[in-house]
Amino acid sequence: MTGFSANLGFLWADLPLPDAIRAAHRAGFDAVECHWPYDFDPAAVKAALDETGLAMLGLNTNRGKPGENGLSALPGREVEARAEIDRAIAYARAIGCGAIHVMAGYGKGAVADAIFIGNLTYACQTAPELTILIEPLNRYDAPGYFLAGTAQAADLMIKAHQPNLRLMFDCYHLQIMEGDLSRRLEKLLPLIGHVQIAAVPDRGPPDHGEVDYRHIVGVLRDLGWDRPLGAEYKPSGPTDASLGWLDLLRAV
Ligand SMILES: O=C(O)[C@@H](O)C(=O)CO
Ligand SMILES: [Mg+2]
Repeated sequence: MTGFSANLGFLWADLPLPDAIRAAHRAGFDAVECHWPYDFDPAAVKAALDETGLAMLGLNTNRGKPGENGLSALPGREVEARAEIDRAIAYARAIGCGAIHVMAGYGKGAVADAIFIGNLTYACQTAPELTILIEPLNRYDAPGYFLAGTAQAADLMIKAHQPNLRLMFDCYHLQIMEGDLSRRLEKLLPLIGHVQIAAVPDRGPPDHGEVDYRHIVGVLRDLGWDRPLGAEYKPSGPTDASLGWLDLLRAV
């Protein structure tokens, strides 16, 4: 049966992270993931993970100054970018989290490409035991974000050539940018480190909109994908009232 990971950047985002972990456990999630946990004491987060038995699958590098969306593809910001990578690695190690999404920021062109590859290589080699993720974001939510498609991500991965560098396949962003999700999942499977889901286009629970996630869950299962899918959607009210999709997708 397919498992699901609650993305606590969006689900139970009103609660302190340790309590959000407990809420995800009560709701029956199989794992959790987050965006930016840094305001919370890693010991308290680890205690909640240990208490519930849930794994924290991933966290993000910090985004930088207000209005920025990551630093790792930005010329002249390498020192800060690597400090944020170091901070993410230390936090991930402290709580036993397995993956870090290194956020690129609003760069472009060959210079950004080379800088991003350098910073990704740094992250991969500094923490060879962790998976380092890169995630294409859609042009509506993040106009100008450096990484905007799977071909670009695959090209970066070939150039960086690091065994622990993987693609975050966020079905929400990639349906908007590229579509053809079933064939794309099949083709990119060896590159994928984590899969996320949300309704398109409203980023609500994955039970409506233009993607039928019953089909996508079946495709992933048939491909042999056995890791929890990240529920990274924005509930329109209390998270506990938004979870009807969980039984629907578990039944696939
Ligand atoms: O899809 C997203 O927005 C997230 O996965 C993320 O990490 C960047 O904000
Ligand atoms: Mg995502």
